[in-house]
Amino acid sequence: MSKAITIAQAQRYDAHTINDIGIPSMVLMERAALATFNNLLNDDYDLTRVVVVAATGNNGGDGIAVARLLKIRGINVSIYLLGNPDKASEQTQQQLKIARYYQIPFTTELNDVINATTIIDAIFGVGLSREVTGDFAAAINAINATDASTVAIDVPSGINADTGATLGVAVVADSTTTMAYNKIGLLTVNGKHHAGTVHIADIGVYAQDHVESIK
Ligand SMILES: NC(=O)C1=CN([C@@H]2O[C@H](COP(=O)(O)OP(=O)(O)OC[C@H]3O[C@@H](n4cnc5c(N)ncnc54)[C@H](O)[C@@H]3O)[C@@H](O)[C@H]2O)[C@@H](O)CC1
Ligand SMILES: [K+]
Repeated sequence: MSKAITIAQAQRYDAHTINDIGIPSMVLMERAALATFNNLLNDDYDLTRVVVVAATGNNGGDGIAVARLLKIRGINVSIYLLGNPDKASEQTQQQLKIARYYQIPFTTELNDVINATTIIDAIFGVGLSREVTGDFAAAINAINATDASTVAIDVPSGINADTGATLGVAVVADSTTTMAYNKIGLLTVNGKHHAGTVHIADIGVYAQDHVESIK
């Protein structure tokens, strides 16, 4: 799994897996969350106070699922949510509902982000489509100003996964768990600087179906 893909390929492979093969989107999200969670534990981050900074796309849903996996382990975790939850993607709305069931605290204080020992960046992934401004930019600036370790999900938020360019402002992560394949933008100088150590997670999304190997 050493190849790197574009945003369009990532979106096409995801859609094929969900719509043609029939693996539900939530299953992929759970696998993405579990892979991120396992890397978080294996890399030995200080999990004394974890804050997941999530927006309302599917990247945010991955992060909210990670918060639940941490909470079930007894780890002190809270969620800083950006954007309007009523407009969240279907999967992310479901993850928010599950997070409420598990009574994961939501914080609106950037200070809680600043005082975290480890931050999970689940703001934007391959769906980033424009310059980052407003509350999103303020959160990313706060993440970058702390001493906390930062773990990005799929793509460091604010980085264009095709070009590696910073769209306004972007998270500087210690590590990034990226889904299915590396992204070509993360191989650029700027992309590498923002992604840190890249872990590639097998979530069941492939460029080829491998049907021949199971005959
Ligand atoms: N499609 C799938 O089934 C899977 C998706 N996964 C995750 O989902 C991500 C892609 O999810 P999405 O396609 O929902 O995209 P994202 O969650 O990356 O972001 C899209 C959302 O952000 C908004 N947005 C884009 N740029 C913005 C900006 N500059 N300021 C404010 N809002 C902005 C868009 O309007 C949209 O609501 C992947 O990177 C990955 O983390 C994984 O869960 C695996 C499976
Ligand atoms: K991210």
